[in-house]
Amino acid sequence: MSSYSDTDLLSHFSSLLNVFQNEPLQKQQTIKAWCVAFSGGLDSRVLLHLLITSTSLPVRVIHIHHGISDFADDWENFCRDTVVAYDADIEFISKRVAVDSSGSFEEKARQARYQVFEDLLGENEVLLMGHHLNDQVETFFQRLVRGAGLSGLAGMPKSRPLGKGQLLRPLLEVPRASLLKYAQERELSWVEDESNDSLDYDRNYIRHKIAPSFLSRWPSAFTSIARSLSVARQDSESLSFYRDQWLVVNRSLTELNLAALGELPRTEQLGLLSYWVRKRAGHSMSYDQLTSLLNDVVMSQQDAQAVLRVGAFEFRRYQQALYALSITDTEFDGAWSQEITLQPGQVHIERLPDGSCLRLEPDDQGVVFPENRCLIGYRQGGERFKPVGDHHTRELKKWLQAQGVAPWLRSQIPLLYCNQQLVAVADLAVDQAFLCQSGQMGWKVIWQR
Ligand SMILES: Nc1ncnc2c1ncn2[C@@H]1O[C@H](COP(=O)(O)OP(=O)(O)OP(=O)(O)O)[C@@H](O)[C@H]1O
Repeated sequence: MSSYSDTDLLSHFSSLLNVFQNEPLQKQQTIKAWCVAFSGGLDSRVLLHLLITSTSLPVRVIHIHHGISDFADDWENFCRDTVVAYDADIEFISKRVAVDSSGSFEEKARQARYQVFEDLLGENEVLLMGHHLNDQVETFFQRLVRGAGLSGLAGMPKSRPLGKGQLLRPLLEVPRASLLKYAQERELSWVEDESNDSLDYDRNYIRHKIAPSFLSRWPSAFTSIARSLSVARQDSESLSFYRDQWLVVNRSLTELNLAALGELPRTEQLGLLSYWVRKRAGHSMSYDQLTSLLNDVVMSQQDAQAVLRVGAFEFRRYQQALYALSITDTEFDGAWSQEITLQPGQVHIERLPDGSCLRLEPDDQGVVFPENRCLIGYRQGGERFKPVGDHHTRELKKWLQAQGVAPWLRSQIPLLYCNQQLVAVADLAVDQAFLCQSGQMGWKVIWQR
């Protein structure tokens, strides 16, 4: 493993900051402040020192108090004292997060931490984190034994957008030994997390048992593994780029065009399904679940009503589209809603000068939108209306069928009734008797799906 001398590390770090600082950010703006994610451990302690030695920009230091360890208060105090001792104008922020101790609280703590960072990061601010080469390789081993795919195995990115700002990991190519040497030579102090020694945690097991045997056989294994991970990351990002484009062309996130999917080779069908599910449901499917989605739902007869339930999602086919529905969506019972008033929210109604708007007369008292006469509700059955551009009155059920609206979605479309007459089908159609003259002010249903 190639190591960094004290001065090498400092110049590697400064030039990285410089490159990053001069690279255009998302909107070609310059960096306003650096933020440091400071746990008090060795890595972020060295990171903080390197930053303060290298920059003239404002620095904010963020510590997350998880409250899990008995020493959490001591760590917080250590971090505050370290920052104060710099005698510079550095802002110190400590945030407490509540992490319940059930299940994988390591992962929950991690998620809570990133959420705070995301919330705190302002525009043109960059959050620096202390991940180093060993972290990168340990994460790889951890994910390998869990059976991750390419995007999971690909290394952590050196930078990526985070909230309104960016995240940067400037030490990602630096071995931990170099950080230790730097800290010792500068006589920096840091806190040791007592849980780092426990072999109960996978990461510690890899660090203490797997990594040393690897390095004794192949001393530069970590550097070459990291190189492979960065190539894997590039490939995975480029694949995501093309898959995103495919998804944009072939409809939205909630439905997938099966005719277009059918034209692809089977391996790419599986790849795209896996990618789409991850984006839609926020987590991955196992290989067995994916093949079942492809074989039993995607390839099912059009009228088979096949359903696959995974986690909080149901995957269903209707005609040439595959739908991912969050289960709370589908559990709606379709009952008539007595008094869903016309308030902002999922459905709201705006007054606009637009020929496609609704003409709804003021009531006797001159109240323009009398809630007692207009209601938003859901389909009960038997509704009829005369859509704009149509010569006949239509049954809503048949109209929805003709529009290709999937059966389980039909009971979830908000309908606007005025004096018990169906006036608008969400923002999809209005009854022509209620249409405004062009240029007149009218009402428009806005449906935030
Ligand atoms: N409680 C925390 N508060 C602020 N930042 C944190 C916290 N925990 C981790 N980080 C940030 O995440 C990086 C990686 O964290 P990880 O959990 O891998 O290691 P760590 O053992 O906490 O790191 P360190 O040695 O810096 O303490 C840290 O270097 C630091 O920048």
